[in-house]
Amino acid sequence: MTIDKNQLLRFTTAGSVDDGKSTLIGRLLYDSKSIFEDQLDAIETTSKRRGHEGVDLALFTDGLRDEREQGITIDVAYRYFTTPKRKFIIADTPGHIQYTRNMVTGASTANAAIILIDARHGVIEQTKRHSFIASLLQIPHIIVCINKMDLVDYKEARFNEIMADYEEIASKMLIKDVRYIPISALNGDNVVNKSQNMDWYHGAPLLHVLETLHISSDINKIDGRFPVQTVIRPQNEAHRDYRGYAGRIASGIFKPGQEIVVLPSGFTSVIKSIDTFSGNVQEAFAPMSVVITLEDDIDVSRGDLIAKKNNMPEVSQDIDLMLCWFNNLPAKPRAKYKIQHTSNEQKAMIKEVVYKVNIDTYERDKVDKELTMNAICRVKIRTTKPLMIDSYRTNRTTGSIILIDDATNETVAAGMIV
Ligand SMILES: Nc1nc2c(ncn2[C@@H]2O[C@H](COP(=O)(O)OP(=O)(O)OP(=O)(O)O)[C@@H](O)[C@H]2O)c(=O)[nH]1
Repeated sequence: MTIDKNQLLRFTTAGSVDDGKSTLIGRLLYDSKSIFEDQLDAIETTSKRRGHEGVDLALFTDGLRDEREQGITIDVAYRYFTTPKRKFIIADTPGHIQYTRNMVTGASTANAAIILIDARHGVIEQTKRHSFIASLLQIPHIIVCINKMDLVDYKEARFNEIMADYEEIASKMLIKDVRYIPISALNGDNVVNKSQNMDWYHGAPLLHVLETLHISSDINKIDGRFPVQTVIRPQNEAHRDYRGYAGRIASGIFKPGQEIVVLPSGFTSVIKSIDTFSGNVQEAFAPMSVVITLEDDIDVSRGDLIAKKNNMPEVSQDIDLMLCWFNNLPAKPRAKYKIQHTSNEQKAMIKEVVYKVNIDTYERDKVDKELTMNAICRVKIRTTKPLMIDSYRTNRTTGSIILIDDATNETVAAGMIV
C-alpha cells in the first residue's frame, strides 16, 4: 500500500472579527465548486430573504458554526473540500473570544496558516498575536491574505505598505515561508480565479498556492515514535496468542524486522508485523493508525512509547515549555495539573515561570502576577513520572502537551517542549 504524502493539506485561518474569514472560506468553496447543491440552494434562499443581491458567502461558514455551537466543547469547526490536485481540511477558528485557545487547537497540526489582514486597517495587534502563535506552533507555511482590496481601490502601493509592515514582524519570528496575496474575498479576486483588477500582482491566486505548497517535507520521517494507545488481546480461541499495540504513528517510518525499544521500560524487541484495517503493510509512517506486533512477549501498556533502538527520545520528569495559558482561572503556583502527552497521562506541577512573552514587542517580560488568560510564557514543570519527549521543533506530537484542571476537567493550557 502506498499513500501519497502530498495529498492532504491542513490549514487554519486567523484574522480578527470582520476581516472576512467566513467570506473567504465561502468564496474558496463556492468558486472551487465544493459547496453542495442543496447547501447552495439554502444559502441563496437565506441571502435573498436577508436582502442580499448575490449569495452571502459568510452564511456558509456561519451555518457551520451554528451546528458546531450545539454543545461541542472545542470551538473549532473542521471543513473538508477537495480539488483535483489535493484534499483540504480547514480548521475554522472564530476570531473573537478565546482566540489563543482556538488557534492553538486548530493550528497544532496545520501545514499552513492563512493570516487575514483588512487592507484598510493593515497590521494590527491581532495580526501580531496570531502570527506569533503560528510561529510558536511552527506552522511551516504562512500565507498573508490582504483582503478587501476593493475598498482601497486595488492599489498596489497599499499592498506593498502592508507587506513591508508584515515583513518587519515576520523577521522577528522564526517564520520560514511567508507569501502575500492581495485579495477581495467578497468579489473573488485572487481567491480561486486570478483578479482582473490587480494586473500588478504576478503571483498565483490563493487556491493555486494551497494546491502547490510543498508539504511532504513537513512530516518528520526520521525519528520513529509510536505512542501506544491500546493493547489488543483478542479473547477468542483462534487468536489467543495475538498481542498487538494499537496507536497512531507520531513520526518516522516503521517496518517489520526493525529493532525497537519500549519506553520507559527500556525492553527491546523486533517488529513482527504491522497491521492496518486493510491488511498487513511492509512500511508505515505518520500519521497512519496501525497495530504493531513484536517478536517477544514483553510488557507494554497504554502510554508507553515504541521508538527505534538507535534513535530515542529524551526520558525526563523535568521539562521546559513554552506554555499558552487559556483558562479563565489563572494558573495556581505550584498546583498540580493533569498532563496529557501523546497517550500518556500523568500529574505535573508548574515549578517556575521564567518569563512571559510580550506579544506586541516580542520581548521577554517579568511575570509580576499569575498567569492569566492568553498569556504565553516560558515555564519549567515537573511530572510525577518520566515522559518520553522530543523538542516541539523536531516533533510536533511528542513535543507537545496539554494541562488539564483535575477539578473541572477543563484544558487550561497547551505547551510546546523547548
Ligand atoms: N468590500 C469587501 N467586504 C468584504 C470582503 N470580505 C468580507 N467582506 C465583508 O466584511 C464583513 C465581515 O466578513 P465576514 O466574512 O463575516 O468576517 P469574519 O472575519 O468571518 O468575521 P467572523 O465570522 O465574525 O469572525 C462582511 O460584511 C463581508 O461581506 C471584501 O473582500 N471586500
